[in-house]
Amino acid sequence: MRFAKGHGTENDFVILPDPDGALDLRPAAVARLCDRRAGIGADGVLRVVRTAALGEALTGPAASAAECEWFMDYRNADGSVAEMCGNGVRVFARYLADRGLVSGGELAVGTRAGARRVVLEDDGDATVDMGRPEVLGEAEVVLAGGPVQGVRVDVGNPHLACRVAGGPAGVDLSGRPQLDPAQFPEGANVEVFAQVAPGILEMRVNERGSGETRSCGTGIVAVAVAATPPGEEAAWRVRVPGGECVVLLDAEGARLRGPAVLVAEGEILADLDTP
Ligand SMILES: N[C@@H](CCC[C@H](N)C(=O)O)C(=O)O
Repeated sequence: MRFAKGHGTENDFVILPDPDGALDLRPAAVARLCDRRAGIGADGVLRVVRTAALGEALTGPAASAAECEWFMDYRNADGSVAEMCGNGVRVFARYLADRGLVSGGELAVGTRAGARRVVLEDDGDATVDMGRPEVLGEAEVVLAGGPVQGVRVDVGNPHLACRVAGGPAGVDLSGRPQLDPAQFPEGANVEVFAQVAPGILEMRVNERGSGETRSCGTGIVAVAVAATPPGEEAAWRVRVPGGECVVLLDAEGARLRGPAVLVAEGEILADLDTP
């Protein structure tokens, strides 16, 4: 089986081409691929499958994905499925263009959160239309250092964006964040952030299904939304441990711009279904 490896602000992915949907990708196989010692190592897997070949009903928020030729089947490092990945969708688009699977620098990618339009910029960045994030109110998370308050933001996937007075650097993000299951029945990605200069935010993240990562595109959008007064337009630069992205918020929704890098390709030799 062929694979490629890519990242967006060091949020890294194993890319699995499966155009005809022949692959039965089990959670244990994803976890093995993402293992940084026994596998290739990644925060998640991007299965590249034709929407027409997808063995999955596209209903609810995913319905608009049916119009896209290609579908990003995103899996977290623990094998769980996620609706959307803001860094992954840029890398996914770069992969399709690089392999000649799409023509031109603009395309729509199907995701479980719906279709996402991506523009591949000349400088290697990609800009993705992230839809309309929804603010769902306040909530608390218990981190290793104690309880922290945040704002629930739906970016297609669930987030709790927590502004922290001392900045994100000193926050202990180890361990699994404790969330109220009544508010987060599907779990959530937890961001800690602070504004460090006019128009500039700093953020760290503990991702659902992957633990602390060096970036999270949907999380970057979530903190930009949490930092912006309701109804206002804004442009934010968001710094994460793995680099920086730009978020534009206006009446149309959110756009996310950042790098989309392919670093390697190769062949998987292990039998992923054998423990
Ligand atoms: N790293 C991603 C988000 C991946 C999915 C997330 N862990 C979830 O379970 O919702 C991003 O760049 O947005």
